[in-house]
Amino acid sequence: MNIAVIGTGYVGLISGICFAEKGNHVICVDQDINKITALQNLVSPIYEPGIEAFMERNVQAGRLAFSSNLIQAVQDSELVIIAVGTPSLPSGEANLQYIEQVAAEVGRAMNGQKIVATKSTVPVGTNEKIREIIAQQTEQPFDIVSIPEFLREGSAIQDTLHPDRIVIGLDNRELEAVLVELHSSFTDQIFVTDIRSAEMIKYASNAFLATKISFINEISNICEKVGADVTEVAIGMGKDPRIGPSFLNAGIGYGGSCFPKDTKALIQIAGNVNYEFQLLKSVVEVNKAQRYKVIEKLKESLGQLNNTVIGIWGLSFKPNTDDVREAPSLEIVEALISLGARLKLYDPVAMDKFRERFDHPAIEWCGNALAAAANADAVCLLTDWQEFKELQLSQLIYLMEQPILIDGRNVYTKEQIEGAGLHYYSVGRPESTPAYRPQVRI
Ligand SMILES: NC(=O)C1=CN([C@@H]2O[C@H](COP(=O)(O)OP(=O)(O)OC[C@H]3O[C@@H](n4cnc5c(N)ncnc54)[C@H](O)[C@@H]3O)[C@@H](O)[C@H]2O)C=CC1
Ligand SMILES: O=C(O)[C@H]1O[C@H](OP(=O)(O)OP(=O)(O)OC[C@H]2O[C@@H](n3ccc(=O)[nH]c3=O)[C@H](O)[C@@H]2O)[C@H](O)[C@@H](O)[C@@H]1O
Repeated sequence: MNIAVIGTGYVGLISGICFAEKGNHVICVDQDINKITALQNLVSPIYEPGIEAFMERNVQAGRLAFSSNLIQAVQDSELVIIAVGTPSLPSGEANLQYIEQVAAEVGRAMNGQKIVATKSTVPVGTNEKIREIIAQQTEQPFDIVSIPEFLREGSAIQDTLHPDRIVIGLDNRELEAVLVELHSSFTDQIFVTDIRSAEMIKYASNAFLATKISFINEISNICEKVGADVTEVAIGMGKDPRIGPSFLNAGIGYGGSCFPKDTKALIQIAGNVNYEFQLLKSVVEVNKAQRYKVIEKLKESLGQLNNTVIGIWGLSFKPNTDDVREAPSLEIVEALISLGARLKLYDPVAMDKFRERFDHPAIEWCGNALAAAANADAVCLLTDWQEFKELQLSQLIYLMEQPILIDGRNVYTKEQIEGAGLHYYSVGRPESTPAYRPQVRI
């Protein structure tokens, strides 16, 4: 199929590459000329393991191209995929200005029958609005479908090539066969539903995952007070298939471009129909408070933070990405500076993106994890990058002013900590070894 993808952020670029990988002809469009120039030179504007090899292979095979000419791309395609951003407005509501602008441009470009699919995360009813906007611009026949995206940053290509499920929302049953056929090389788990339900599935899924994280973070806070170990609790809970083991890692709360934005948007979607989504409001509040637990632990171990030197390991909102949108690190770094601390920051890939958003004379930018720990009064691990897991922690006592390690992601095992001579604080795990720990695993 000939496909135009509008927007080359994570979703547009990865889905464009993956549709090309499956033999379709794809043209990815963006209004950002710098992004298009970089992509035409096979340089990815996003950090995603393996992405450039995939891009190169498909461009060389003539299946993938990049352009800033939306009109041409739409006219050459049967399927137009909208994948532009839907960031939060100050109210929390989704900002639909990019969606609406693209819908109007697509409408003006139409030269024949098209399917217009939305992959951006949009509030219920938005696809119907897109239909109206396009219809105002053209007499050409077209259909609207909702195909929400479930990829995760850091594993985006594999998530797209091997998804758990694909959801297709449509109101013209004649499209079902063609869209199922298009997606059948990715998975046979294709769920076809109506458009409004498809739009809601996306928000409900993200809100549910965010709820799981806030739930385990609250359990971790109780574990700290009663002497239980949240990692053991999560393993035990996850053995129940009704609960499942994933998204039960306690830490410093969720961040990123989607969970914070989509939870707030769903609260607003509910509010607009006079429904107060109390549970989700609590999920958001718990998440905000969880970020500050790191600072509480620093205060507990150092007393006050004025004039202390704190090393920070990890700035991206999760590993394997350079994305710092809504990263817990941003809030934690700003709070520590306001408390008078001097900071030594290190992240394997996200330092440039972090610096574009926040810089301060109290920050020293470091070339590796050990440099960030050198002469520090404490180190806080904020992102669970693999390279931090592999560090020899015993080196820290020789480097640091005070050997205090606050592990915000429960990265280290008891075995790694034992003998390293550190004052080690993690999330929801006892500071001392419990008297009895069963070794039997099921
Ligand atoms: N980032 C992620 O992991 C996921 C994002 N989503 C959703 O997908 C949507 C897109 O997210 P991202 O890819 O992160 O967005 P992004 O904000 O990184 O990229 C959007 C791109 O659209 C381009 N754009 C905006 N207006 C345009 C126009 N009129 N014409 C051409 N290009 C235009 C921008 O220049 C930008 O490059 C959002 O609704 C998001 O919630 C869904 C699943 C995963
Ligand atoms: O709509 C979206 O944009 C995407 O949002 C998330 O993907 P992503 O934000 O890339 O990352 P996740 O792996 O879900 O992690 C989100 C945050 O939760 C945190 N997290 C995750 C899991 C966990 O157990 N504990 C935890 O604190 C991570 O550290 C990270 O800050 C969803 O997992 C995707 O399915 C969805 O498509």
